[in-house]
Amino acid sequence: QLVIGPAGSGKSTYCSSLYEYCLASRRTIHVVNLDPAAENFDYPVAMDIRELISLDDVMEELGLGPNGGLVYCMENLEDNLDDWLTEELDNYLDDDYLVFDCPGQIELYSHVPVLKNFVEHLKRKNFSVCAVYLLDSQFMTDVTKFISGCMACLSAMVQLELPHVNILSKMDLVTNKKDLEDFLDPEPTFLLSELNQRMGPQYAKLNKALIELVNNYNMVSFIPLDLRKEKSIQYVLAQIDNCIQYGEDADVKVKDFDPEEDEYQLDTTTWQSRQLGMTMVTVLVKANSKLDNMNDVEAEAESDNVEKVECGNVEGSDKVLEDSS
Ligand SMILES: Nc1nc2c(ncn2[C@@H]2O[C@H](COP(=O)(O)OP(=O)(O)OP(=O)(O)O)[C@@H](O)[C@H]2O)c(=O)[nH]1
Repeated sequence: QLVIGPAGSGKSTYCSSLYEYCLASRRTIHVVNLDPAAENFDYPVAMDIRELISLDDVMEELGLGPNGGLVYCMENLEDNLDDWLTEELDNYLDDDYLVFDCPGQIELYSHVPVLKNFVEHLKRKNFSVCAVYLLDSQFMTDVTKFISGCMACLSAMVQLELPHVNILSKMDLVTNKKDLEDFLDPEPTFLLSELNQRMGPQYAKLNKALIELVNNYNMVSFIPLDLRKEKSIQYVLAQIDNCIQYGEDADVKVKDFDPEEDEYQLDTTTWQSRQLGMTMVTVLVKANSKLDNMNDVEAEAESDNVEKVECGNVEGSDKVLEDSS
């Protein structure tokens, strides 16, 4: 997992909660710090970019500011992909699961090619990589912020060319979940009329184009994550596992697969079989189903959860399967 997203969106907190969750479910993950400015960690740091270069040193020695210093550090990482990173990665085996906690500077996901080259390096080392993009739910207060969040997310998707799971973080802070429903399962006509109301008439054409982009390609959808709830973490992790087809070679254990006790796993397995051969998968579920997931709604709702599966291949992502089963 490459955990990315704007500063303060909750990436490090997500990494430490995921670590705790995996520890409790006896699954091993290794969390890597890729932020040269990070100081405190709530997870054991498996690899640390600061062993290569730290922001403090760069700012002091080169007289750079925090943003320029950060870009310098990341470019230094890029220069050391074949040396430092390769040596560090050699400590891990084929099945090892690494989670990279990235810095929050948005330019790293939009136009600076460092992370793209980092990902290419991981792929050359045979890692299956999934980008996990976190967006703060507190940010989603109106349609303009929704669209700008989508565009930031989309630019990371286009730049990194990776399977993406987009997460709406800090759901524990959302008091009225209904306020978010419009953005979890966006209705294009609603979005357009809201956008037109908030912006001057000269933007009408642009608004229409933006909504069409979000709607036609269904590329950006967000899964709400409430770190207080184990099921919520489990759900997000299952989506990511599906994206990278993690564990597809593992033998199915009968005790792990009791549909009556655990319909959630049945659902996940169904997904895995549907997604074979796809390189980019976005799962869209009904907004209320996502919120239900947050509220630990019973698994029978899950059979109705799946509204659409959008799947794209390397050439494009224009095939939408309506799935009513
Ligand atoms: N209530 C709540 N607070 C959260 C959650 N996740 C993160 N926070 C808080 O949000 C702030 C930022 O969280 P971080 O995990 O440091 O965010 P980050 O994306 O790693 O930040 P940068 O490293 O600066 O990019 C901290 O004060 C966290 O305690 C969450 O799920 N719920």
